[in-house]
Amino acid sequence: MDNAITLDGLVVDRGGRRVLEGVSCAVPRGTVTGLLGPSGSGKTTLMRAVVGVQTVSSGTVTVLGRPAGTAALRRQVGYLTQAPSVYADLTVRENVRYFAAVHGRGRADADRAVAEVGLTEAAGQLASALSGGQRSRVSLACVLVGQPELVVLDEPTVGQDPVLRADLWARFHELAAAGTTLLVSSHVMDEAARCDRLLLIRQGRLLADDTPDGVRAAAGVTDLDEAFLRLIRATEARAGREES
Ligand SMILES: Nc1ncnc2c1ncn2[C@@H]1O[C@H](COP(=O)(O)OP(=O)(O)OP(=O)(O)O)[C@@H](O)[C@H]1O
Repeated sequence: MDNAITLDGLVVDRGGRRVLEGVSCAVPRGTVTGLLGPSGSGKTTLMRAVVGVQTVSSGTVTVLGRPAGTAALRRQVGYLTQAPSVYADLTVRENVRYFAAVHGRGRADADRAVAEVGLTEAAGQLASALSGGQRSRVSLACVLVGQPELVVLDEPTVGQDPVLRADLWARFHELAAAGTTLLVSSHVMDEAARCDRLLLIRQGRLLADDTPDGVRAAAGVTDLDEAFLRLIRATEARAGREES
């Protein structure tokens, strides 16, 4: 299978603590892959390593066939951080048109990206006058307007209303169907069910790398939340046996 991302034995230390403990996995091209795990499990750190902004202690991260962070990848990889990065003194439309221009896209592309995140009606408003959820969507539009081959989204739907969340997930799948690869973090299990594949991470270790159905089958339950719990318990029981 053609992979957009391959991690091999990725170890990351932050603030003198090991936060990724040798993660190996792959993200196939043209999929929506969910990165799921509780707060502090290492999702953002893993994404930072994929984008190439995280110092790694050992292991390799290969993105679109090149080492993560390579200059050639800059225009091919889009990254939405948890903190929206928009210009407060520009309108929604101006923000997205600016990022469109940076990526060699036109005004029509910018307006389409604004519509895709449900902000057409707010297009003329200054970013400083938006709610946090709206600002986050402007940031998302700024990422998508560049039409990157790989889109890395850190909790893109936090604080969004359910209808909008459903629309955004539908858009993610349209992009994947057109060949884009999306790595999307979340700690909400109902979003996990919407993914083609799941990476389940806890305390810096990968617990599962499978489809949602594969995760359910491995745990022997239909509810993904319960499946995740069972995988955690099984992993802890195994670790306990190895220690004794
Ligand atoms: N700048 C930093 N310096 C030192 N340690 C950090 C730093 N940022 C995060 N960490 C630690 O790294 C670990 C993993 O954090 P990370 O942000 O990757 O988790 P996460 O799964 O994305 O959490 P959340 O869902 O809350 O965003 C945590 O223990 C956190 O305290």
